[in-house]
Amino acid sequence: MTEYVLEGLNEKQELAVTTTEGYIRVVAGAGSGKTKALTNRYAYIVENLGIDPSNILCVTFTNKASTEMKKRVRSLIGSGCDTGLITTYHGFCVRVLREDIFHLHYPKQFIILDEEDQKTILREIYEELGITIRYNSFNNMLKKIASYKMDPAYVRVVTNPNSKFNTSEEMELEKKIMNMYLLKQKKVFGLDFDDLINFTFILFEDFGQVLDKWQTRLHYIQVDEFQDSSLRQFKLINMLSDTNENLFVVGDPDQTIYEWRGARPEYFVNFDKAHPTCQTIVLDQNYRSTPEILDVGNSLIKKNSLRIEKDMFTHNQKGLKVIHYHGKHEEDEIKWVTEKINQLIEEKQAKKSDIAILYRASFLSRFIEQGLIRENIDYTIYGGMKFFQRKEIKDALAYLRLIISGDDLSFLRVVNTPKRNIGKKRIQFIKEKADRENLTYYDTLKKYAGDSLFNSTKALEFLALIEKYKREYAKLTVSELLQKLLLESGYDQYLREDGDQNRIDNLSEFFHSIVTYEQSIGEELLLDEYLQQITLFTDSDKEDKRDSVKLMTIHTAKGLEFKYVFLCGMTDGILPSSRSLEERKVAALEEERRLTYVAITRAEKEMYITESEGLSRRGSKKYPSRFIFEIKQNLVNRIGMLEEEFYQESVRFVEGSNFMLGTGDIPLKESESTMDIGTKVKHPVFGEGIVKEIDVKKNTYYIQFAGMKTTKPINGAFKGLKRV
Ligand SMILES: Nc1ncnc2c1ncn2[C@@H]1O[C@H](COP(=O)(O)OP(=O)(O)OP(=O)(O)O)[C@@H](O)[C@H]1O
Repeated sequence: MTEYVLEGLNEKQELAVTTTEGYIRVVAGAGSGKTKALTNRYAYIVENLGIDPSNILCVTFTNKASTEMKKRVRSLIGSGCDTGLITTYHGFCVRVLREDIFHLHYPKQFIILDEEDQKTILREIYEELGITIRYNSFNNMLKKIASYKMDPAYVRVVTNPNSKFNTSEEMELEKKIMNMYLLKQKKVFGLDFDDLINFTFILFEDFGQVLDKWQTRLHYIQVDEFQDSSLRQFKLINMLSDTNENLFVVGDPDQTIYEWRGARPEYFVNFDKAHPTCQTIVLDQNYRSTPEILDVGNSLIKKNSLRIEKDMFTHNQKGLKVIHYHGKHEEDEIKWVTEKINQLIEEKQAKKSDIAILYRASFLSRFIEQGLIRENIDYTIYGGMKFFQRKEIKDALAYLRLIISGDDLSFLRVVNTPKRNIGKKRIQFIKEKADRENLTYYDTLKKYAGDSLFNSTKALEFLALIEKYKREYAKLTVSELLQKLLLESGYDQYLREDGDQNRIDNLSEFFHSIVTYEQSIGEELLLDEYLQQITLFTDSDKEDKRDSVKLMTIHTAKGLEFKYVFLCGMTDGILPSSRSLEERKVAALEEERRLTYVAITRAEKEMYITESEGLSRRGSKKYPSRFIFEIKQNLVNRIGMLEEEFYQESVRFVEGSNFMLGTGDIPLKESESTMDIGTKVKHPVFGEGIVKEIDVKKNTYYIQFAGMKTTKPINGAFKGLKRV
């Protein structure tokens, strides 16, 4: 028995760690240590049950989470173990496909297409069809493609060597684009993120022996953030756990923030019905926040109806009340925030990196950044431009990919970068020949490089370089190969001439990350495997090691914690987002409330909510978020002038926007606290009474005064009404 894996766990965490057999659901509230429970359970299964890591699948929602979990597992059970199955859904699918995609007539070196690659394919199709984005933007078209792929049956058509794709003249344009897209994808053996799941799904459905192999292999399955699983992910996990029936799912329905892109929290909520033998363990002790912050979170999330009831508690020390700052305008708001930040640094010796500024939509970073720059406060934006989607990184990756797969996308990216005089006309020539002769663009160039058309180009040098490393790459490490390729192709020189220091820094950071990766896996890193892994990492940004304030959207902040949190730009219409409300009505209102809950529960010591008056981007007047008033008013300290008239306007604004405030508290103006049903009150004329009913819509209390037969309707904003 290895005791250290249970050290420092509370009773319920220990129960979660040691309950290894059967179906188990852990409802883990914010900051309750679910990462700790998951990692220690993994270590417990390895150390105390003697199970090999290759038999344990641990699925996380993001790459960041899987990296963190691997690190923690290694620190518990040593670095020698293979933690390859601690991975995301997509990472797991890549693993399955590398082993078994040959059943679908695809090579194991299939390439993974990120959004940029998908757009490159669309660009080509638009060019060929002579249409522009006036027909439909790439983003919209990609959405259509994604919704077409909701049904994985298309995989059977795409992978059938005998199937023909109809792209004839007379067919409907959208369908034609779709078919051309699938065809081009197939030509490069490219799988986008949806395909990864769908191909795996079809592989399991159509090839019983493959499913059987993985079912037998995976004795234990753990899934983190289960509330954010989509239907396909849910089905996949159910399929996989069907033989050994050891499935452990962890989640928090209150933190579901991805319903808008397919998350289905009901699978978690109804997990016990799907698996009647399921045990449920609730982790309700919060280790992260002060009781004041936790109370604010609890008080808000209570307004949601779709949830598993749980009240989080904490034994942490008391701290400061949460502050709501109301500014007269945007500059006012950010000025207050920067003053507060300086104060935290000076008076509480806070480091800048202890401070996070969160916001609902990324455009809000503009006014925040301006304020920080004005005050000379260093900051870093997280999750902005994705590191691996930057041009220089994509170029470098394309050189590597060309060596392995010689695919058209990589070819187009680098054949003329740096300039080799292979411009539009020559590319057109290559494309036409390739189509006619059913060759890749690279092979076409190889075939026709001697043609007079290429006389004044550097086509031959380019081919010689790629051919050389096609022969030699297996003898080099990935980092060596990349270094040589970029040097000899002239790409390094091209970047230096371009002179953008950021790009140069990014590229050296990229080298650094490959070297670190090579060292971390401790065995030889294969180029094709690396390329598949790295493409999945498109959502992980470069870590910034400077001491700087962290700026990010609430979505990016999910799963993170910071000592001091500012939630800025908390204007109604932004949070809750009016666009989401228009699209998904009440469901969106609950999701937006959960988003606010996620933001609040990121804070350890102090939490500040700020917003300001003025005009929104659309030119309409800004009002404070309705969520601010849904929080029990005595839990929040309000700073700044929220005048009665303005306050009444905001209430009317929210009422006019169809979606009402939560059904508990009535928003009341500064210094007054909420009156619930049963509250004793005093009226200057009617005397003492008791609140019997509340009409939220009309902002009216119905009060039974002593000696009166019926209740009196008293306006919630009436200043004369006092608590007794
Ligand atoms: N038993 C424990 N004793 C002391 N600290 C703990 C314990 N369990 C967890 N913690 C600490 O509590 C904090 C929150 O844990 P963790 O990040 O795992 O929470 P979480 O459940 O993933 O939160 P969220 O869902 O809100 O992101 C961490 O700082 C962690 O180290």
